[in-house]
Amino acid sequence: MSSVVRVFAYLKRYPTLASGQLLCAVLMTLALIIFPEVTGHVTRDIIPNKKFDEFIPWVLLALSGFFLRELLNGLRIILNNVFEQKVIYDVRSDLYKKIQRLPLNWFDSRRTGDIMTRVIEDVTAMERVLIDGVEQGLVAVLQILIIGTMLYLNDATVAMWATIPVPLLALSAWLYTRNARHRYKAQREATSDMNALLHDNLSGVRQIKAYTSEEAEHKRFNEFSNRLRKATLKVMRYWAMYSPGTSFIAMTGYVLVLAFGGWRVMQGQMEHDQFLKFFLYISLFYEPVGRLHQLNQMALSARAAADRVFEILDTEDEPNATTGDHLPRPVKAHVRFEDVSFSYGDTPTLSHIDLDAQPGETIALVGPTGAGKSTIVSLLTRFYECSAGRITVDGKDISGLAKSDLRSHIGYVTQEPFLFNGTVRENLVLADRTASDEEIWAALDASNAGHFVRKLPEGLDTNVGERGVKLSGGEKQRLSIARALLKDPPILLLDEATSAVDNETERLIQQALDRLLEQRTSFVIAHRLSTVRNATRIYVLDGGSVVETGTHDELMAFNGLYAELASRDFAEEE
Ligand SMILES: Nc1ncnc2c1ncn2[C@@H]1O[C@H](COP(=O)(O)OP(=O)(O)OP(=O)(O)O)[C@@H](O)[C@H]1O
Repeated sequence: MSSVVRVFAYLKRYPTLASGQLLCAVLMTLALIIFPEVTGHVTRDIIPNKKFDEFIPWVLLALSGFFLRELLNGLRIILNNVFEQKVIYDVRSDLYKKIQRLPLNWFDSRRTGDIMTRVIEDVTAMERVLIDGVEQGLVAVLQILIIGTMLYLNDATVAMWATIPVPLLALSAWLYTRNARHRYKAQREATSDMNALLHDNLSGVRQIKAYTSEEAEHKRFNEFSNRLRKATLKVMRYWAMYSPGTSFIAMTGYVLVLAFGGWRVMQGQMEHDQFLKFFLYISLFYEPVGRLHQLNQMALSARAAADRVFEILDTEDEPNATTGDHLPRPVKAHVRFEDVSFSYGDTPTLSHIDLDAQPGETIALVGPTGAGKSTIVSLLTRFYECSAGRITVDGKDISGLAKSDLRSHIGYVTQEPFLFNGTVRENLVLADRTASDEEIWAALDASNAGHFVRKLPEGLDTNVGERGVKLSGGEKQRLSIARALLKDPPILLLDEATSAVDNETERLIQQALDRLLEQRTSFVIAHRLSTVRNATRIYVLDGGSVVETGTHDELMAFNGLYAELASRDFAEEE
C-alpha cells in the first residue's frame, strides 16, 4: 500500500479535529466571495447612483468578510496544530514501540543516527502530508471550484479563455511529480547519512581527540554535508524550473482575461463592473493553484520520509516480543544447552554446544578471543535465536517463552558497564522500578559501591553523565553489579571486565561479584583466575566448539588449551 495512503489511516483517530478544521477551511473559502461581490455591487449600483447612505455599510460588509475569514483562519490554525501534534505523537509512539520489539540483528546492521533521523525528522516531514496536504489541498481545490463556478456564472466565454492554462498546469505538475521521487529520497538519505556520522563522531569524541583526528573527521563530515547540499540543490534546481514555469502559465490566465474581457467590454457585451469582478476572481482562482504546486513539492518530500518510517513499522517483531509461555514457578534455574549451533551470517559461530548448569552452579566460559563466549550468553537471553538445537531452563525450551518472562529471570552484567545519562537512582531502578531507597542502598553496599555513592554531591540523585562518563571504570562496574543485585535474578550472566583496576578496587569488585554469584545459576565469561578457580565447571571454547570441560584442577592436569591459556593469561595474577 502506498505510504501516503497509509499516513491517512492516522486521520481516522481524530475525526472531530479533522472535520472541525475542514469545516473552518470551507467556510473561509466561502467568505472569500464576499469582497468581489461587494466590489461588483458598489461599482455597479452604489458609486454611479451616488448612494452615500449605503456606501459605508457595504464597505463595512467587505471588511467583515475579511474579518470573518481570518477569524476562521485563527480557529483553523489552532485545530490544525492540536491535530498535527497528536498525530506526530502517535506515529512516534508507534515507531518507538516497534523499535523496541525489533530483533537485535536488525540493530546490528543499522546506524543509530539513521534511526534517530527517522523517528525525529521523517515523522515530522511525513505528517505534513497528512495535515497540510489534506487540509490545504482540499481548501485549494475547493477554492478553485467555487471561484471557477463564479467565473462561469459571471461570463462563461471569458471564463473559458481564463481557464485555458489549467490543463497545461496539470500536465506540468504530472511531469514534475513523475520523476521526483528519487530526488527526494536521495535528499532524505543524505540527511540521514550526515546525522549518522555526527552521532558516531559525538559518541567517539574522546577517540577523535586522543588520536588528534579532528581535521580528518571534519573533512569527512564536510563530505557528507556536501552530499546533502548537492542532493538539496538538485531538488531545488527542478523546483526553480517548475515553480516559475507554472507561475508564468497561470499568469497567462490574467492576460487572457484582459484580452478577451477587454474585447467584450469594448463590444458592449460585458459591463465594467463585471470586468473588474473578473480580475478579482481570477487572482483568487490562480492563487490556490500556486499553493497546490507548493503542496505537491511538500507531498513528494513527505512521501520519501513516509517510506522510511513505514520501512521500520513493517519490519517483523522479534519472535515472542510480547507473547509466549512463562517459566514454571518457582524458577529453579537449571539451564541446559542441547546440541546448539548458531551463526550470525554464513559462517558458523557456534557448533553443537552441549552445556549443563544445575541450579546454583557457577559456570565459567573460557577461550581465546572470538571463540564464541559472548554469543553463548546472547543465545541464553535470546538476543539471537539458535539456528539448531535447543536451550532449556527448568526443562522448558526457551524458544517458546515470552522474552519478557525469560529476561525477567536473568541478570546481565556486561563487560563495558553501560550507564544511562541520568541519576544513580535512575540507573539502578532499571532493574526494579519498585525498589525502595533502603533496597537500593543495600544493593550498593553489597556491591561495595555504597561508600563512594554516599560521597557523591547529591548521593543517589547525582547525575552520572552520558554512558556514566562522570564515574571511574571501577565505580561504573560496581554500579552495574549493584543493578544486577537489585534485580536479584535466579540466572546471572557476567562478562567480567578486562580493564585493569588497582588492587584495592579489584578486591572490592571481586567481593561484590562473589556476593552477586551466590545462590544463582551463573555463567561467567571469566577473565579472573579467582572466578575460574571457584567455578563449579569450566567450559573451554575454541572456534565455536566446546573443546574441554572440567574444574580448574582437572583442566590444568589435562594440560590442554585451558592449561595453555591459564599459564599465559593468569601468570600475572599468580
Ligand atoms: N553481532 C555480530 N554480527 C556478526 N558477527 C558477530 C557478531 N558478534 C560477534 N560476531 C562474531 O562471532 C564470533 C564470536 O564472537 P563472540 O563475541 O561470541 O566471541 P568471544 O569469545 O566472546 O570473544 P571475546 O573474548 O573477544 O569477547 C567472532 O568471530 C565475532 O566476530
